[in-house]
Amino acid sequence: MDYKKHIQIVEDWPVEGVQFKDITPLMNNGKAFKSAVDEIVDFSKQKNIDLVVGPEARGFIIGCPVSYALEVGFAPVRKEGKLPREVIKVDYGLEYGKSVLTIHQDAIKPGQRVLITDDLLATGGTIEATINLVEELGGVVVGCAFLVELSYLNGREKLDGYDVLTLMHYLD
Ligand SMILES: O=P(O)(O)OC[C@H]1O[C@H](OP(=O)(O)OP(=O)(O)O)[C@H](O)[C@@H]1O
Ligand SMILES: Nc1ncnc2[nH]cnc12
Repeated sequence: MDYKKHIQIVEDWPVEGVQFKDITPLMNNGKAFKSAVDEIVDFSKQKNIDLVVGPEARGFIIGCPVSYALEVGFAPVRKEGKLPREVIKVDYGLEYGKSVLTIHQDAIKPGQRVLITDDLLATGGTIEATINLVEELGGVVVGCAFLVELSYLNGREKLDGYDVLTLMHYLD
């Protein structure tokens, strides 16, 4: 499917010089959204996944339907101060800022096979931080899946050795 026709490009948001790739029109189209989720499910099926993990907020949008289809659980990675129980945390940078991500310390059992989902790979800061949290809890990252990859920001370099799926690439 030509997913790119459902992505809206917004100039200079949230800061000047950033070209925001908005996935909400894709989510708004039932056929396109289902097809994108199905592709991630197909990528994941042979991997014996135990758990899907996704970072707030757009990682939830992709991760929850995938976990439902795979009949496995979903664990949220959230920005600091949002999860109610004991967490581990990591500082990270992304295309337009810095933040802290957290996960409940009991969200993953050592040895569990984890798929990480997000809407978009930009600098790779968010996915790198999410991988760090999963691995610190003893999870095994067996795949990372995104709708969009901004290749010009070289986030892939942070994913060396991991099995990565992206449905759309932007070269500039
Ligand atoms: O590869 P990176 O440079 O880290 O950028 C990608 C991340 O940025 C966006 O999340 P954001 O933190 O803006 O939060 P949101 O999902 O709550 O909008 C996006 O959903 C990815 O998680
Ligand atoms: N350029 C971008 N567009 C949409 N989401 C993003 N997250 C990080 N960079 C982004």
